[in-house]
Amino acid sequence: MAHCILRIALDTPLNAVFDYRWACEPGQEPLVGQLALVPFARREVVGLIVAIAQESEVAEDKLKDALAVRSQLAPLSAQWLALAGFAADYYQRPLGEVALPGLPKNLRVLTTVALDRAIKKLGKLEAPHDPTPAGMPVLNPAQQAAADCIGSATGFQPALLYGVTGSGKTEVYLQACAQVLARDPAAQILILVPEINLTPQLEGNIRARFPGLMLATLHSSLSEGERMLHWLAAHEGKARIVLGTRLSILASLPRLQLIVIDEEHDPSYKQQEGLRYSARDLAVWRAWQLRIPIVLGSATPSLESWHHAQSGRYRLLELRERAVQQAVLPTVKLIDLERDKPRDGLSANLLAALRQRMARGEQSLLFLNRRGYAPVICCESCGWVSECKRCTAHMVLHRPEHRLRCHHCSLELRIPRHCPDCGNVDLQPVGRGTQRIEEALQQMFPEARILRIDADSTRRKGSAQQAFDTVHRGEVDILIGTQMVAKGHDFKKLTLVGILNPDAALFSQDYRASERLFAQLMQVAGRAGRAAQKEGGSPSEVLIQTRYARHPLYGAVVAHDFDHFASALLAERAQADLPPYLFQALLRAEAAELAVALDFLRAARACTAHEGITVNEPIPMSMTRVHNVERAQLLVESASRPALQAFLKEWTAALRALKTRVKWSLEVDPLDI
Ligand SMILES: Nc1ncnc2c1ncn2[C@@H]1O[C@H](COP(=O)(O)OP(=O)(O)OP(=O)(O)O)[C@@H](O)[C@H]1O
Ligand SMILES: [Zn+2]
Repeated sequence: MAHCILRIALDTPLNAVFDYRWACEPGQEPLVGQLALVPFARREVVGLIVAIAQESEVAEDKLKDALAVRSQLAPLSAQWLALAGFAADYYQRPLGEVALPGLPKNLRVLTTVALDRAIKKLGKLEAPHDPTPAGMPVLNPAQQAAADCIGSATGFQPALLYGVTGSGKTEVYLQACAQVLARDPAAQILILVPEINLTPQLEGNIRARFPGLMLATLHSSLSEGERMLHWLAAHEGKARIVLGTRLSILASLPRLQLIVIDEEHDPSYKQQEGLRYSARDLAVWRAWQLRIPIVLGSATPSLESWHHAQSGRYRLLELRERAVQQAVLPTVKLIDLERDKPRDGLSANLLAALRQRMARGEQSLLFLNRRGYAPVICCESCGWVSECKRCTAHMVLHRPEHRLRCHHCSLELRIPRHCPDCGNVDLQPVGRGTQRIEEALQQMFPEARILRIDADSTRRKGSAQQAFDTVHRGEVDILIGTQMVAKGHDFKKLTLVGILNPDAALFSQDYRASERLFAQLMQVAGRAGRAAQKEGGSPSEVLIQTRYARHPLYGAVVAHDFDHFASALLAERAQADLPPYLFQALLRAEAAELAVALDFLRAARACTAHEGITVNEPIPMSMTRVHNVERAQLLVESASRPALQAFLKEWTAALRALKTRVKWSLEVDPLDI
């Protein structure tokens, strides 16, 4: 029997592939892209075959045998391997750490029971492939033009679909999909949404539109069994439309012909731990690699995408009006809190507007991006405040749960009866979270049906969906929510949006804060007035409570003026030499003592110098301590992406050689600095 050498990528931080010997049975040669079970560091693990060779540089007596090759699974394609390879290179991680975690867990376990079961189950599932769409509504001319442009594109053609909230972007995606499917009956389409909570609504729309096609969803709340089955359906080309959150960008899709990124501006497309990738950016690369069209849709595009659209790199498709006839963008008004002094956080103007909606049987939404009852409690006599003993953060009061909670390390404490420092019994909540607003509303509107949607109220699996369904059925008068309710949802009966406490972000040190705040306000405002306005009725309203009513950002929201605001921000960024005109990477270090983390970063800074690359001074992170770990960071910048990439490659190799006990990580294109 002939032996061959399998070169295998493993999920380890070691930046290498590993050689294993394999006895090839004639006619059953292993293939690149297949998975293999191998011994590694006294364990058995599953790895990915990335090459097959005849010889190895490893000494014969050191070479171990692979234990099995998963030949029942069709190999991952060369394109998929190239995608994983690109992500590994770009984000400076070993290939195995990118490729393997992207696969369903059940593929990476020692036994193949789950895989065999999924293959069998999928084999029995009939895969319908009738791409005929059902019940296509007539598009308005702007929608039609956009759908045609996307649907008829061939080759790599990135388009930015810039459509105001409620302009019917979903319908444009669906009709573009129909065109692609009509042209290529075996085509697969990948549709990405930023949040799990947005999948059911879109899933329903897609299923209704393409009843003859198999749809697979991929997101983190699937069971492992479901995830395996859905992944396999995509891998085998049976699932023709794959709808998922950011992780689905690494799905295996052998017949991929179109990628749709909905709400492309959303920060959730960025993975914030482990491999810190941007699913949006990888999607654009994937489309380029496959020479297929991609559409990025948003009412508030990211400045990066907007910049590309302005420079002509992306084609700009615009929807300026709401899709439903007689539905108009809401009137946005600022409530000056210096004049209209709020009661329990709610101004008289906002209360009057809520009362009016109640009387008319319409829904209202109050948006406050802060969960819990109050962000902190304090002692009135000695000034003690509830601080987390493990983090540079306050413990948040959660009154209904009778707890203080740290939102960063999850520490939970009972609410103290008296001040731990001076014994005073008068501890006061300071500031307001969604729970406190809910309580105030219940007292002021005892007859109202009030629902709070935030991470606390939706911990149980399926409860978020239930809550959204209740709103859609019209069984809620006043909805209170965090950013969970702000994006994407098509609430039909909502005519008032109140925005409670947005000012803090105006003065953030993060240069992206205003871009984000603007997007968030436009998005949440866009939940109002999505249905046709009633005959003789008044337009829907958005009321923003602020102490800075003259701030230009609010002026732009009032005017619904994304274009000018974005252009102004871009001009500022160009002048200040910031992204998208500059490329960045962030090296983070974590240690038990801050000095140790900073020392490591200083050593990292010293260990290489490069032309055209600015390596800044290390500084403590703004939230320095989390869960008793001290954190510091160092920002690297360059005007050239290739130069930065070349530098990072050398630098990470040098950093690995430093052999420190400090935990460090590198983030390319960081969003939070
Ligand atoms: N051509 C059309 N004729 C009538 N109604 C339409 C048409 N296109 C879309 N709609 C309706 O318009 C509403 C808004 O559409 P959709 O939710 O796709 O907006 P959107 O652009 O995604 O908005 P957002 O950015 O706020 O998520 C939906 O109720 C949809 O059914
Ligand atoms: Zn904490």
